[in-house]
Amino acid sequence: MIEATLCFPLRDGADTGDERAGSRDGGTSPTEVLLIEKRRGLGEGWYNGPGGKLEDGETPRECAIRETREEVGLEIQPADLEKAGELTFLLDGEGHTFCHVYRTATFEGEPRPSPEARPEWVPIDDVPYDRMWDDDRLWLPGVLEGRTVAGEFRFEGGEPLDEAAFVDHDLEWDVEVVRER
Ligand SMILES: COc1nc(N)nc2c1ncn2[C@H]1C[C@H](O)[C@@H](COP(=O)(O)OP(=O)(O)OP(=O)(O)O)O1
Repeated sequence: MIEATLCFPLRDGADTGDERAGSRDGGTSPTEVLLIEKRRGLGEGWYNGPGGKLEDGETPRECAIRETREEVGLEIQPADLEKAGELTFLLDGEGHTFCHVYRTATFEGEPRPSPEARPEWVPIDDVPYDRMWDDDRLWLPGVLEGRTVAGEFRFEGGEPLDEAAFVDHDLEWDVEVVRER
């Protein structure tokens, strides 16, 4: 099964001049999330969080930090990444991708586009779910509210996954997310 990550940087949209904008600990609720419009590969043309597949020897946390740096140019310290979920995607009854989901309100830098991704801050209450994977509308709202989630999502129709049909799912909220190395 492919092991991959997603990372959702958050900020207070009223605080856009600050490179380290937004903080749950500081009492400010984030109002915007950084999404990417994927420019190539799986999910091309759809919005998602920065992320991608783990490389050899890499931990999920290291992968989320590397992919966010490569795709949108933000620097995140490992301790500032909050694990928010673990998602299993099944295709035709077989495990296809296990995805570690993170969020962070603390980062350095300004998002910049890359060959893989065009970044865009979007209001948390106006996420473009009609231009995202079908499963996202089920779990991303809770993750953006600060909850944790474990989910299994079943697709059918063969490869590639982004052309298969989303069939059904199971979700558990406010779980301890443990698969860290
Ligand atoms: C099936 O539902 C999915 N929903 C969401 N929101 N995200 C998904 C789903 N399935 C896969 N993903 C994510 C997991 C990864 O973050 C990306 C796919 O990453 P990609 O295949 O592009 O991996 P990279 O390592 O960046 O690509 P290269 O091999 O081109 O370097 O989608």
